Amino acid sequence: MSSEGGAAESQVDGTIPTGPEPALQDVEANVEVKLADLQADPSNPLYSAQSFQELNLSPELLKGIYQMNFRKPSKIQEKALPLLLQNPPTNMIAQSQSGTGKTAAFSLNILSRIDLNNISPQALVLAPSRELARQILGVITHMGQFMAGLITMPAIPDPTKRNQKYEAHVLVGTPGTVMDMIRRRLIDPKPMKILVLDEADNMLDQQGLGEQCTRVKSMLPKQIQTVLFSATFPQRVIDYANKFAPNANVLTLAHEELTIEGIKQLYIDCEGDTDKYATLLKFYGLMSQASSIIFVRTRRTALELQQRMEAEGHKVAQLSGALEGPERDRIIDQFRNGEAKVLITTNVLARGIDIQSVTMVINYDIPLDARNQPDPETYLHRIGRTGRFGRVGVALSFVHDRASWQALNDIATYFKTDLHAVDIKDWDAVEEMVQKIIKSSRAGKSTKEMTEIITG
Ligand SMILES: Nc1ncnc2c1ncn2[C@@H]1O[C@H](COP(=O)(O)OP(=O)(O)OP(=O)(O)O)[C@@H](O)[C@H]1O
Repeated sequence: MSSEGGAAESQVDGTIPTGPEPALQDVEANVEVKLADLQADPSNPLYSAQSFQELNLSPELLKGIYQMNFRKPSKIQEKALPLLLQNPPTNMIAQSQSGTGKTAAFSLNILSRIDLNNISPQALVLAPSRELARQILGVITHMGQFMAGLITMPAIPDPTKRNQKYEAHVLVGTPGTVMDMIRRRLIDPKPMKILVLDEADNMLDQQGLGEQCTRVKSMLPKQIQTVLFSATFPQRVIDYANKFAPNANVLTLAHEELTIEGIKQLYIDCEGDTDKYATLLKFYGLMSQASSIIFVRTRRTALELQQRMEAEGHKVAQLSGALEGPERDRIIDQFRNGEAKVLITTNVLARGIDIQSVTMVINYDIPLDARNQPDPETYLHRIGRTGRFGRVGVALSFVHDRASWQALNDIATYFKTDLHAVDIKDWDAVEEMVQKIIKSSRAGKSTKEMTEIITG
């Protein structure tokens, strides 16, 4: 997202000690050249035939977009915006690959529809985690910076603001808090014109969240424009999504189309739990060169892994739902600005988090759903924390027994994707490969060149 824009990224990139590096402005220029190529390729999800000017946006919004360094819309932005902006407003269910700019698509619709003369909540965005809600709020605020008088507010748990009234044009929050605030009459639901569920499949699928979203919606005006966005819409939630957002314009993708070419998917066959940990330690040196996220199954594993790694002198941060809100904010902000380079976390951060410097994602535990079955959607969202908007990244999954191998295999089959095995017996070769990927990612190399690096 925007707060991660050029400056923050350059700063993080500038600290990667991987041998002789191109100058910073060259790195940025390389990334831009590569992006221009990708956006000119009709088969790429970042492609568009039109410019932002042709999308009928206000001059203030165009200024905001260009300030964020956006040159051309992505495919989802180009397709979704005209449908979202038409009058009378129509509901939308839209799907697009991770890191392809869905946030901007729904934010531009919101900002185009706000009446600035009326300081009351007119648009509500719901997200599954406080981190994502804060991030989306940052994008909307950044994008709307030239709209004089625009007020945006977070609606996430905050004990210091328990009785504040939500006097703002746009609210971004988590469903439980929003529900609570509407009930306590701190949020006035009547002026609401737009409801967006980001990560909508997750929001509607999870028992608790789904109920809360439905309740919130039932307290909002009947005629509200309902907008559902996600990279994944598994069949089991489609019916409910259609009820939640009736008569919607629908933009969906087949699941074979969902993987991003720039994310190189690798796996390592470990010989049990001990070997898995030893392998992780081997990767540690490579992981901290850019920024990396290690995903584990439970809060407990996250904490244990952090304690174990720290006891051995490694510097890692850890974030899970077990921590209090302010602590979570502090940790994600440190990771965002590059102060912390390795973050251990659970599925709480699997979705939506946009930090362009993340070059490696490790699935320390293969994602399983509540019934212990392989969870392809979560896998896709987790690996999508790297390879944002045309960048290149590595996703590394650890398997350590038959069950985890089978689960990963099922996930790969579901997406019709090939995973490349990494043989860590030849550590020098692995190290060289990962170094090359990190370096090439910064130099804006093409995905074809990256594939050659991996397949030797
Ligand atoms: N048109 C554009 N030109 C350049 N960069 C863009 C454009 N649109 C979005 N971006 C950038 O792309 C990155 C990814 O965008 P965003 O977070 O909205 O992805 P997403 O599709 O919501 O991904 P996810 O499914 O993981 O939530 C952000 O850093 C954003 O600033």
